[in-house]
Order: sequence, then C-alpha cells, then structure tokens
Amino acid sequence: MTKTLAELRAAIDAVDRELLAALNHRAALANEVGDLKRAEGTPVFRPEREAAVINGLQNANPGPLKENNVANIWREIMSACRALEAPQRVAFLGPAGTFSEQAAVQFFGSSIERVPCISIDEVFRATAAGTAQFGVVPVENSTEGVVARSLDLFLNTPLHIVGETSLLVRHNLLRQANSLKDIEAVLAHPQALAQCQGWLNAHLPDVERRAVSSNAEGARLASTNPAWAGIASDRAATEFGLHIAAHAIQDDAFNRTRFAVVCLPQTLNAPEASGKDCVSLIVSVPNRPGAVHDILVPLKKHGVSMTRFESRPARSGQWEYYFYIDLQGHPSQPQVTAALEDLRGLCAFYKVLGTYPLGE
Ligand SMILES: O=C(O)C(=O)C[C@]1(C(=O)O)C=C[C@@H](O)C=C1
Repeated sequence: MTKTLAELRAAIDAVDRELLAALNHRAALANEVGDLKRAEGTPVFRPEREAAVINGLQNANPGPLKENNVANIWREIMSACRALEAPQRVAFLGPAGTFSEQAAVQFFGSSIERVPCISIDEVFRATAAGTAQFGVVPVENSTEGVVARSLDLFLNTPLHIVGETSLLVRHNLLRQANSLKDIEAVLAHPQALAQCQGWLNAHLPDVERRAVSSNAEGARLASTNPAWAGIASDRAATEFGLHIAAHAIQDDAFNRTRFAVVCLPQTLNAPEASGKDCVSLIVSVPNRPGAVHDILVPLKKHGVSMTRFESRPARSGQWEYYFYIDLQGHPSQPQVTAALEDLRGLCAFYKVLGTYPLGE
C-alpha cells in the first residue's frame, strides 16, 4: 500500500533526527581530532583526507543520491567540522559575490571566515602576511587563457599551491532596469569584458566598456547609476538588488575558470597523496636550440603525463621565458620523483609551486 504524504514526511522527520544525532557525533569526533592537532601543532585542514573521505563515500554510494550530491553534502559537513576545530580564514578577490568567492566556498565549504581583497596582489599579500590562512586565486580561463597576474605573482611568492577547483562561469548583464535600453557604460573586470565581447559587439556595439577591479565592483557601481550595467554572477545580482537584463552572455557556453588554493608552507605542507594528484612547477631553460624539447624528455622517459604547459616572458629583454608545467602524480611515486630530479638538472630556474589533489 502506498504511503500518504503525512506518513512519508513523518518518516523523513525520523531520518532527519537520526542524521542530526549522527552529524553531532561526527562533529564531536572532529573536535577531539582538533584537540589532538592542537597538541601536536599539526594543520587543521587536510585536503587529501577530505578528498579521500569524499572518494570513499562516492564509491560506496548505493544511490539514489548522485555522486556530485554526495560530494557537495560531505564538503559542507567537513567544512562545519573543520570550523569547529579552528575557523579557517580564506582570502579571495572581493567584494562579496565574485566568482573567486564562489570558488572559495566550492573548495572549503561555506563554514569559513571570508577575507575579501581588492586585487589578486592583495590576496597573495594577505595570505603571506597571515591575515588569511589560505588564498584563492584565478589561474586560467577556458576562453581567455591564463590569468597573467596570478602566474607572475607565483614566481616570487613564499606561498605554495595546496589545492585547485574550477567553476563554470556564467556571466549576466546586470542593471537597475530590466532592459538593454539607455545603457551608457558596461563596467566589469577586463577578463569578463573579453569573455563577453561577441555578445557586447552584437547587442551593445556603441556602449563604452569600462574595466574595473572586479565584476562584483562593476555590479556595485551599476547599483549606483541607472545608466551603468555590470557583468557578473547571479549571486551578485541578488547581492546588489539588480535585474538580470540578459542571461549567460559569455561567448563560450562552457566557459570555466580554474582557481588555485595557496598558503604558506607552515600553514599546510604539501598534502599527502590522494590517488589523483598534480605537481605544479615553474622552470626556465637556457636560451639555446632544443632546450624546450629537452625538458619533455624526462617526462617521457619516466612515463609521467603533463597536463599543462604555459609560457610567460621572463622580462629580461632577452626573449627568455618561464614555463608553467603541471604533471600528473605525486612525489611519493618514484617515477614522479625521478622525472622531477632529471628535469631539475636541465633547468636554469626550477621552482615547485605545489603538490595537491586534482580538483573538480
Ligand atoms: O581527519 C581529520 O584530520 C579531521 O580534522 C577531520 C576532518 C573531517 O571532518 O572529516 C575535518 C578537517 C580536515 O580537513 C579533514 C577531515
């Protein structure tokens, strides 16, 4: 016999009470872990452990919950447990409502102390100074390529990468009126203006495009002037009380941005192997024929896959370059260590930016 709505809801209420008791039991255990870590002086945030918890539960999941539901639910549970151990302060390019904030919450869950910063430089500075324990910075966009400022700052920073996450970036045109009429200027971060240029050329060809420090700042400014529009997320529309005058105006429907999570090595040393890991490094090679080819040889020899290879000018005026390389694997695997050692021997400059679990 099928159950009535009242009966089903009563059953859900009973399950929720069991969940609440189980979650509080879990939180109490995390509190004990926190006491242990404080006594040992070891880091609270352990991304490889969190990745292993989520992978384990996804593998054990009988359904009907989907794998990504399991990941989202446990990310929030672990965020809350972690905050009980010690609240983690996370810096990102602000103000509230930016994609960087969204990336921070996607990675750490919502139980964090948010430290919005006025620029990417400031995120690095705040994290290096200890104002925040972690920083979240954009590194690459699927339409526009690398975020040059972040890559350049990696070169000299004492921070290292301990994680990554990527977001589907959907840009909307936000303004006080729900129409495209009488717009004098569109204000957004230069990356967003570039990612929407096809739409802007087609729909607002004669309107001024003004670069501002972040999309959320553009949205904030649009809320102060009816003739201005911003390009930003749905969240920014809610945050600043604006209409979405046009939805999803980015030229590439699958526009994604990848973010790196950075911290001082004393906050968190290189995470242990999670099974799906990545090593990021910056190298430069002597300016001679075949030098770039040579750096690929150790990778082939030791069977290590390269998932990323970017170049940035070394600013020496000599047409020299830094290469940003991502390798798959973890230094605990002998073939990865052997490839890194061989590579180091070939490079004029060699810096490991971090070893971390692969993100979503
Ligand atoms: O296992 C730990 O080290 C914990 O602190 C517990 C826990 C969790 O809630 O499962 C919380 C924070 C860490 O980042 C990893 C996992």
